[in-house]
Amino acid sequence: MVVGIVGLGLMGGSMGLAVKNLEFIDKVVGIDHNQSHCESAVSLNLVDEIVDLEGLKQSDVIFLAIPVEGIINSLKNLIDIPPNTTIIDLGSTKAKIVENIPTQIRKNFVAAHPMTGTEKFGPTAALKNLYKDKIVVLCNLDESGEHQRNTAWRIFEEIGMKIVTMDAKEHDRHAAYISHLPHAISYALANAVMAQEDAKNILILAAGGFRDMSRLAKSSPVMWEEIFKQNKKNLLEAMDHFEEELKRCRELINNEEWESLHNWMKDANKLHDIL
Ligand SMILES: NC(=O)C1=CN([C@@H]2O[C@H](COP(=O)(O)OP(=O)(O)OC[C@H]3O[C@@H](n4cnc5c(N)ncnc54)[C@H](O)[C@@H]3O)[C@@H](O)[C@H]2O)C=CC1
Ligand SMILES: O=C(O)C(=O)Cc1ccc(O)cc1
Repeated sequence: MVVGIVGLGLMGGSMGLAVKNLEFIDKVVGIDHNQSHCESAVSLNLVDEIVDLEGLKQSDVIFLAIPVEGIINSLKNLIDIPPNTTIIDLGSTKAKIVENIPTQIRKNFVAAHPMTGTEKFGPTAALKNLYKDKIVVLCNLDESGEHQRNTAWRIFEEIGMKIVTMDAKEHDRHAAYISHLPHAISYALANAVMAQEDAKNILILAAGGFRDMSRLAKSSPVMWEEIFKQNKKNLLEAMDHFEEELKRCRELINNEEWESLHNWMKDANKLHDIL
C-alpha cells in the first residue's frame, strides 16, 4: 500500500513517521506547497519521496494534513482519483469539510480528527509517537465507502489510536468548547499581558501557571484563523458562556462575596475528577 501525505508539518510529518514502519505500507510519498518543508521532510525521513499532484493520485491512501480551508480547496483537484482510493483528512473542524466534499468522491473520503497535537508547527515539529494511544474521532462514517472505512480504521488502529465515531456537527460543537475556546483564551491572555507588562517582568514573574495557560498562544495563526472561521457560530456561543463565567468571577470579587467565590472555585475543581 502506498500512502500519500499532503502537508508535511506537525500532523502530516508525524503521520509519515507513524505509518512508514507498518508491514503493509510499501512507500510513503509527500507533497507540500512550501519547498523548504519538502526538503526538511525528506531529510528528517518523514516521507520516502516528494511527488507532484499526479504522483500523489497514484497513492492508495491520501492524508490531507493542511489547514482546514485548504482541505476544502484541495478536493477539486482530487475528483479523478481511482474508486478504491481513500482520502483521510486530519482537520480540526469537521462540519464544513464534510458539507463540501464533491459527490463524485464522497465514498472515497473519511473525515478524521486526531485528538493529539502540540503548539509547534512545520516538519521539524513532527513526532514519531504523536498518535500512539491517542483518540481519533471519525465523523459521518456511514457516508464513506466500506473499503475506505475499513482502510482508515485499520491504519488508525495499527498506529495505536483509539477510534470514536461522531456526527460532524456534534463534533464541532464539542470541539468549540474543549479545544477551540482554550486556544482563543490563550491568545487573548498573551495579548492582554503583553499590552501591560514588559519582557523583563514577564520573565521574572512567569511561573508554571502563566506558562501553561499561554502555551497555546504559540500556535500557528494560519491554522487557527481557518479553524475559527469554519467554527465561528459554535465558537462565539462558547465565548459567550466563558464571558459569563469570567463576569461572575469579577462580580464575586468586586462585591467581596468570598464564600460564593470559594464555592465557584470548588465547582471548577471538579473538572479534575473527570480529567
Ligand atoms: N497542530 C495540531 O495540534 C493539530 C492540527 N490538526 C489539523 O491538522 C492540519 C495540519 O495542521 P499542522 O500539521 O499542525 O500544521 P503545520 O503548519 O505544522 O503543517 C501544515 C503543512 O501544510 C503545508 N500546506 C499548507 N497548505 C498547503 C496546500 N494547500 N498544499 C500543500 N501543502 C500545504 C504547509 O506548508 C505546512 O508544511 C490542520 O487542518 C489542523 O487543523 C489536527 C489536530 C491537531
Ligand atoms: O497543543 C495542544 O495541547 C492541543 O490542544 C493541540 C491540538 C490542536 C488542534 C487540535 O485540533 C487538536 C489538538
